[in-house]
Amino acid sequence: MDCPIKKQCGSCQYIGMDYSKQLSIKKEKCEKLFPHQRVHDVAGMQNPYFYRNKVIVAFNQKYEYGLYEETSHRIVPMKACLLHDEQTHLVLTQLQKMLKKYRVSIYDENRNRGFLRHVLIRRAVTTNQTLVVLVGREAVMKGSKNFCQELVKACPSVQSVVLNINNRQTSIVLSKQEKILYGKGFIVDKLCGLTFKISAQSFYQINHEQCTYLYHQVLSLLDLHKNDVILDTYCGIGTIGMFLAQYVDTVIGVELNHEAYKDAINNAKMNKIHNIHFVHDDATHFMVELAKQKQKIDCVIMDPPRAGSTQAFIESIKVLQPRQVIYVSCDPSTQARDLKMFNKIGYKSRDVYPVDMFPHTNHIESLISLSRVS
Ligand SMILES: C[S@@+](CC[C@H](N)C(=O)[O-])C[C@H]1O[C@@H](n2cnc3c(N)ncnc32)[C@H](O)[C@@H]1O
Repeated sequence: MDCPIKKQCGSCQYIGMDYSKQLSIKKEKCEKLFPHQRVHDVAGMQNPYFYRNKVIVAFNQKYEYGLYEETSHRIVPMKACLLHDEQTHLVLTQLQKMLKKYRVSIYDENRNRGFLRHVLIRRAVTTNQTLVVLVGREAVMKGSKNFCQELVKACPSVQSVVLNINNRQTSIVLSKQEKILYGKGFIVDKLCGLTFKISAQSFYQINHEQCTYLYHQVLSLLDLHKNDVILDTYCGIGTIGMFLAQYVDTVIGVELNHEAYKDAINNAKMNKIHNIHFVHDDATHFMVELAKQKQKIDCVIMDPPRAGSTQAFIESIKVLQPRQVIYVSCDPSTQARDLKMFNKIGYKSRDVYPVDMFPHTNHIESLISLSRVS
């Protein structure tokens, strides 16, 4: 399939390339990063299109919406994209008409004037719910009540509209300040048999099908016992830990983002999972404190952001001595760096399991299981 915007946004380096070729390129990349491990075939998708459940677009002064051109802030107008689903485009097209009709001014970053900076759309694919986040420069959006009513009437999948107020001159899209304009401020999705509330600022894996595969792969690599205490570090809204809670005695989830932490607590309540507890903390700080207390921990799941984990986190593993560590990564190069530190403290991994979470892009998700060697 041809990219409608001719790859100008720079996200899909591999679009147009045979999919099996993409998977073998990704496998080769992992083999270079993990020369001492057996790298398995990359787990791909049956239909590797329209998989993204989150998009952030900007509008230009002509009310065209699009993604930024690679390494610039020039907007590449788009009517479609091979990664986003049809509903996302329906909502964006409707917003385009309405922003014009309601004369919502578009932010001009050179003059630091205008209201609307970005629009973030988040989709819950199993429930067909959509969350719309309008990122504006001010806390008041004139006519927002009528605006939301008209939007919801035209696009019934929209369950909530949130105004994120960002008046800083920065390229960071979302600020911490937000106001619910319509609905409850979150959408609900189903994943691995559980129900999850997802709010605007929380992390949620962008590819539902591959995320389901990934979590089952985590489960199949784990050797869990009924009386185990396990940690889900960098836990987001609690998805992995809640999925594993049924197999163990206790799960402790650790997350730095406050919105995600609150979602995680609500998600556990909603799913009536009573053996999971969440801590709002930096994962390294939490691990170092736990190591000081010499807590009994059987398994650790870690799923850090692209930057990977820290030396102090890994050194606390040396003290806690869990039987197993499962390391999920969205950047195998930092995972390979961290693996060297794990080897130094006596934890080894034989296999690498790459998952194609981001088809057509050069990003790879990868999974390793580390065990203590005597
Ligand atoms: C790649 S996501 C993984 C989330 C979750 N495991 C999942 O599958 O949805 C990484 C998470 O780590 C959180 N995070 C980032 N830095 C952190 C830190 N220093 N300590 C704890 N959590 C952190 C982010 O907010 C995000 O929710």
